[in-house]
Amino acid sequence: MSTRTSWADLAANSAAENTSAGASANNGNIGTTSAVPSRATYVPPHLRNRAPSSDPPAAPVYSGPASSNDRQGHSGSRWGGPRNDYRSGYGGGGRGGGWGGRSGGWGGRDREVNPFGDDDDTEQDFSEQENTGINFDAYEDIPVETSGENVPPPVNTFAEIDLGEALNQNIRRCKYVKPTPVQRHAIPISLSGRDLMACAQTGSGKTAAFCFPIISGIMKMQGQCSQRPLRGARTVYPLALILSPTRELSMQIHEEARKFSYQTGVKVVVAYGGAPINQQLRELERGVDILVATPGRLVDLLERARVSLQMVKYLALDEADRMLDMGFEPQIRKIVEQNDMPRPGARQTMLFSATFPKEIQRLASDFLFNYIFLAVGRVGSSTDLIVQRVEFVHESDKRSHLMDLLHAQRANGVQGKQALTLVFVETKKGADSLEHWLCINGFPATSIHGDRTQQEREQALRSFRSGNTPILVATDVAARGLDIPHVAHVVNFDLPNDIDDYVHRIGRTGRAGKTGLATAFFNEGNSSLARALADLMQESNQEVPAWLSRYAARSSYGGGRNRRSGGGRFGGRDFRRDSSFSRGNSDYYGGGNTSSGYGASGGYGGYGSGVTSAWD
Ligand SMILES: Nc1ncnc2c1ncn2[C@@H]1O[C@H](COP(=O)(O)OP(=O)(O)OP(=O)(O)O)[C@@H](O)[C@H]1O
Repeated sequence: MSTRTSWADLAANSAAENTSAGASANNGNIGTTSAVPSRATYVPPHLRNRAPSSDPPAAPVYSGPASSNDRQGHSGSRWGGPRNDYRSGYGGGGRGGGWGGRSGGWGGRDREVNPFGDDDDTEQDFSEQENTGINFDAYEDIPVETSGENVPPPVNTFAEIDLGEALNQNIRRCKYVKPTPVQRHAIPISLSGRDLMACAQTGSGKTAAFCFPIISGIMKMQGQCSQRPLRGARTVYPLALILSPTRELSMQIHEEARKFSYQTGVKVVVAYGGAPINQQLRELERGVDILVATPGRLVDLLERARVSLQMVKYLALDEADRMLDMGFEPQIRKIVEQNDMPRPGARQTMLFSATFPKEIQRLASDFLFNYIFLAVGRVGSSTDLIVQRVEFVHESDKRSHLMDLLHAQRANGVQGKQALTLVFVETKKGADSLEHWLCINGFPATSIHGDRTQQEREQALRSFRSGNTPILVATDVAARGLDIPHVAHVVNFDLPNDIDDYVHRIGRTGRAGKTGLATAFFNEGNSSLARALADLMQESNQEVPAWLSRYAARSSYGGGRNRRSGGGRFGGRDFRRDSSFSRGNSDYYGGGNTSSGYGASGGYGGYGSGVTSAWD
């Protein structure tokens, strides 16, 4: 593999990629594809064709998971039915008839696409799994706290957990040698059937923590031959629903879940907006056990009666605090409470995030039954793996300052190794404009935000991920959940208003035991964030500049921190422990179910016997 060291090369590469992708996949107005990529081929954001064609474009329609499967030559049914080699007790593929909505695709025994193959796509540079040698020891001495009744003990190894042989094999294929701290605690809790609200730092393996118990549980159900009801011939009945706030995150969870489910007989399908619904409907009709979705598209599918939630046994909300904040809450309530989904207690609910403001915890308790609260690391803290810097930069100096950072990065040789830089800005216009400015100045950049078409968003992400365009300018659409290896530097060109958003943004680096750098540009406009930012940095053992401390001392508590549980001591973060929440309101202890047993044990105010605390 050649190492690119020149910015000009990188810019040319990026331009070529943007151009050819646009020409082939977008039917766009890019016109010609230059054989010799040059800066001239860069298409500024304002000249791009933003309207997706109303006609079905030439193949590939879009580059989501389905089309990458198609690249393997598996057109149509891509699934070979369950294997019969589960560990005894797993039912051995008892997926007899009678599963409504399971028609098509399951009859044949054609081979399931191997998601571990190196055939993933053209993005070879960074695509290989690199989980060997990951320094998860970095997470070993972080505090872990659980609260709730009868908390199952954590495990130290995957071997201690009865996940099923096919899933264990996939864990080995992923090169996960041992569980991360959140996995050590969350997996046994979920396997024991308990509801869970889990808070763990960015990049610490939460996806697997909710996927493994779901997949394992469905594998066990496969032997039980229960019937899915027949509502409409084309209605499908997933057994698990995983909701996430962004399309790209849903795609990523789908990819991960597909890897974990390989040859388990568990089928995972994704549905998200901005992509053709017919393709997703076809995919659903081939059968679905786990549906990964964004809320908007799922509501659409429910309204069309193409999906029923009647059989859902597992509900997972990733980025749960975001899913329950003002923007999403009505949709989530509609999905969870106003459809045919089983009530709390009749389903298992798992909520995961790196941040969990107290009033969101309170809202979330409506969806839970007798749940366990798990916090790995301080709730809403950033990981110590990320070196955080804050620089005072006037608005008018931001661009030149960014250029200095990028030049310094190159001089340090970081870019020579194709390290990636993610630059967060406040607005979609701001993202377009900064991307344009970077490109005309010879910095290979692309952008992702809500005004770009889904094709453009996916293309931008692929190009960034592969290292072909090592600078990605993004709005908050890329702030949460995205797991992009080799992001060495996150720049908060515009700081967010809420400290939790900052935590998620910087969490795009320093993942899975690796270190990372986060630089924030601060000026008078960010005063309201000063105190929360200074506190967060201090908590994460970062050097807080004296000028920021002065700002912090002057400012009131803004930036979302005032929404938090306050109190510095780790462990007091389960909102049920706050007497103002617990007094006289037993609802919170049972997720709205008065028979939870918490009331009988005298409530939660006194840290009853169900409260455990451990420092791992
Ligand atoms: N047990 C493990 N061993 C090695 N690597 C792991 C393990 N579990 C997860 N990983 C890897 O760690 C990375 C981060 O995991 P994941 O994306 O699930 O983090 P997260 O906690 O959900 O982060 P975020 O809060 O940003 O959503 C992924 O690349 C994943 O493959």
